[in-house]
Amino acid sequence: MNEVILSVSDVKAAYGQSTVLWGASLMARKGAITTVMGRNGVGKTTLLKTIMGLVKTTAGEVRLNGRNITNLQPYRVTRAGIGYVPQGREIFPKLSVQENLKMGLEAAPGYKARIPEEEIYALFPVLKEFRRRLGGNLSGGQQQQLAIARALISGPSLLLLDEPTEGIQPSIAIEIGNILRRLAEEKGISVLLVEQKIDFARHVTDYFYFMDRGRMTREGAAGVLDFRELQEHIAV
Ligand SMILES: Nc1ncnc2c1ncn2[C@@H]1O[C@H](COP(=O)(O)OP(=O)(O)OP(=O)(O)O)[C@@H](O)[C@H]1O
Repeated sequence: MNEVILSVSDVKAAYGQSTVLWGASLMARKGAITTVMGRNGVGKTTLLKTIMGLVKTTAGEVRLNGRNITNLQPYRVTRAGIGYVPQGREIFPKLSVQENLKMGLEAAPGYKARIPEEEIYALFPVLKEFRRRLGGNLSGGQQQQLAIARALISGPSLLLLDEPTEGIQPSIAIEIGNILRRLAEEKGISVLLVEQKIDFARHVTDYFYFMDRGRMTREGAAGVLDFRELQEHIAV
């Protein structure tokens, strides 16, 4: 099995008095797609935000390539090598595609580096075609591609994605899934995905975790899990 890129160990987190993560643990491996599934509200988004330093942990540890990154400021987490594609994409609607991509550079380790345009546009040809179009005028699928491209600008070793297929038609979701597989297989980028759609998740995932009430309850390689049995567990 590939080396571990990310390890999350017994992480707890709360919003005020309300604890949401009750000792969540997982690992993500190099060049693999790891997916966390679970019902609404079990803490999947909070887990990603905790890894990014956007929500502070009250216990536990997050390590990237062996380095302790627990509770670092988000821009430092980005510079350490994690790209984040948040739920809802958070594209700047009044900025062009090119300008949106530039925003990703601010977090790059060599700040003011040039956008690796050829590489990005080879992965996302539609962004090249629409590079002067406003972010707000793109379709949902195109915005999702832009959000992934923006997160790649900083050259991450790990990409976190929060429900990238939400509100996107199935054929475009398959395209996005294919891009994620290429990133993992051709570029060795590790992916940690939070997803509700089981068909999409099965299409792209190497290793699954199932989350309930703030901790992982099941895990396994994609090929060995019995999804019929798990369906009920993860139904929205
Ligand atoms: N900023 C916040 N302040 C207070 N409570 C919050 C905040 N964000 C999330 N919560 C609560 O924390 C719990 C976990 O939310 P979270 O978004 O992490 O779950 P999720 O599994 O990602 O769900 P979903 O699939 O709906 O996004 C929920 O009960 C939610 O209401």
